[in-house]
Amino acid sequence: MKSYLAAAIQMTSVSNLQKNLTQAEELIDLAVRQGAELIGLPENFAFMGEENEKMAQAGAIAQETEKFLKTMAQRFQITILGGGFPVPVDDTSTRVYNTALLLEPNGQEVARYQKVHLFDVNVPDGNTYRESTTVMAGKELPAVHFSQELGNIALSVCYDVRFPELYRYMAHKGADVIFVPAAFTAFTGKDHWQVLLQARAIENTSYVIAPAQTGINYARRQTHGHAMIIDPWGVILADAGEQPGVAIAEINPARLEQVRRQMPSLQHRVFV
Ligand SMILES: O=C(O)CNC(=O)[C@H](CS)NC(=O)CCC(=O)C(=O)O
Repeated sequence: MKSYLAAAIQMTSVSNLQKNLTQAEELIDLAVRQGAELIGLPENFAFMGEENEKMAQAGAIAQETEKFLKTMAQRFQITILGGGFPVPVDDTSTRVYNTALLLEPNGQEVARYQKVHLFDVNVPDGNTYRESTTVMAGKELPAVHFSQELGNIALSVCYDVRFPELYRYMAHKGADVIFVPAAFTAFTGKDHWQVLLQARAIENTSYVIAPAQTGINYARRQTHGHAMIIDPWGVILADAGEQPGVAIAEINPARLEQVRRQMPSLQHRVFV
């Protein structure tokens, strides 16, 4: 594993696939110009809108988005994580998997994760979320992708961050860098987002890269922003604030090794 720069992209996706892919491409370009080699896009980067609109276009969103990710990986010679986007369960199904994909610079897909924990929550701000009406829950733990150059990379999506057992599993598999692409609500985000991400980084002594949605996406949907990169000690290395942009920081194997020496908690696990 080498030292390199990673980027967590922050965007305001809307209910227009082409607009979103254009915005994503501009931000990827910006991150690459600053030297990023590992780049993450947030949950719903390709489409964020009403559920019925999303479902009507799900097949096209899935196809176009996979093609887009491959093009970006190859053109910019980067490893890229496509946050969560809808992929129909099968040809006849009326449901999708909320899917995160990791591709390497040659355009090959190296990891695919289907969001396991669905956001079916009545948020105290009056918004009701029933992700399970359109999304099929994934049933598999995420594969951890071993990269000789970039370290062991693990995938999760948004609401998953509230389920530490998923991250414990990743740590067990040797994760060095954990992705948490999200579209966190503004209401829950202000109190929970940063704390949860720091906890996952600290308890697993791993880097956390958290791309995010920000601003007003559609109707009454407002997202929290603060895409960030956190080091294995829990220090916030970069925070994108509230505007679309990128959070960039160094992923450093010497720092990983140092923190794991200073705080060997993973080695002291008793029950898992
Ligand atoms: O609703 C939308 O249009 C976009 N949001 C999403 O797609 C997903 C599922 S509804 N959002 C979350 O998981 C938020 C979790 C969260 O905010 C928390 O855990 O507090």
